[in-house]
Amino acid sequence: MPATILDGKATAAAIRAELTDRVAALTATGHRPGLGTLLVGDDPGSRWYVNAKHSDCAQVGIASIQRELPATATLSDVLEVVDELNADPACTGYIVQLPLPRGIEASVVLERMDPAKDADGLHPVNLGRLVLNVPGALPCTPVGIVELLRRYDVPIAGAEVVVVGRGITVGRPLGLLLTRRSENATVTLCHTGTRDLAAHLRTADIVVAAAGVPGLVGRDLVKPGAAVLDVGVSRVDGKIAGDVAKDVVEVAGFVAPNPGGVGPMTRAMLLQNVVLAAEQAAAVDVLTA
Ligand SMILES: Nc1nc(=O)c2c([nH]1)NC[C@@H]1CN(c3ccc(C(=O)N[C@@H](CCC(=O)O)C(=O)O)cc3)C=[N+]21
Repeated sequence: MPATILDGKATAAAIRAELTDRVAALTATGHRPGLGTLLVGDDPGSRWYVNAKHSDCAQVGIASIQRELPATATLSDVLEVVDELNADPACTGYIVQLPLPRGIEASVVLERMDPAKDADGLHPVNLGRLVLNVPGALPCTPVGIVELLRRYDVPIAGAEVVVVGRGITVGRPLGLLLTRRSENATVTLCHTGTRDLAAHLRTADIVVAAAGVPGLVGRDLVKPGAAVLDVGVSRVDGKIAGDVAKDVVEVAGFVAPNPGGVGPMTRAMLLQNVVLAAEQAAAVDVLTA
């Protein structure tokens, strides 16, 4: 029996529908959420992602604030826009699209953001809160992965999870999220220095491939019935290629394909972060009125 497809596109659409009512309630009390984006440079892929995020916002009633700078922008140009978004009351949450052009240090830019407006959950304060397991904005892709597994009833508690890739947006925070008591998975974080990746993969109940190496996870490396989520993004002949070989569906129990799996969930969790931040800001307003 081929794997059940973890359909991120359909799941994200369901989540957007759920968020629409919450956005309407906020808007009715004068707290309409607004997502800001800052795009630096003209990479067509980055532009596509940013445009997709704004069309998602339009669908659920979140206002859009779109800022752009040329690839020649300096760090101080970027910080100036960050300061403006921090100060703009219509912008309840925002993201700085990554990667930034060479020479502009992402960590310096992220550090300048107001953590209360950090829609990506990538501000050092929010990543610190994740480590400490106290409330804060959570990174969109890791939360999207957990949400996708939950909605398909893939067991997480007690599962052996192998994450391939230790990046700051996916692998490392995902390990932190899945090992919380509320998720209770056992996580092995593999990377380019892992001695025997195949041996780790073969034991996994859940595989999250976020290495950016096309075809890295082949069917011979997957335990029958395992859940395999493809988060790899590479471009091969102009098309998006994931880390997971197509024939993995023949042995896996669940497959989140790429495209159509985790990507749309990332965008849905971004909207969720914006709505949560706006709800928190509205609650503070009530308390201080
Ligand atoms: N500050 C920041 N936050 C991010 O969250 C962020 C970022 N920078 N830089 C780039 C990565 C990548 N990322 C994706 C979002 C959506 C899809 C997505 O929706 N993909 C669709 C369509 C893919 C296609 O057809 O091109 C899919 O997988 O079905 C993919 C990838 C967010 N990122």
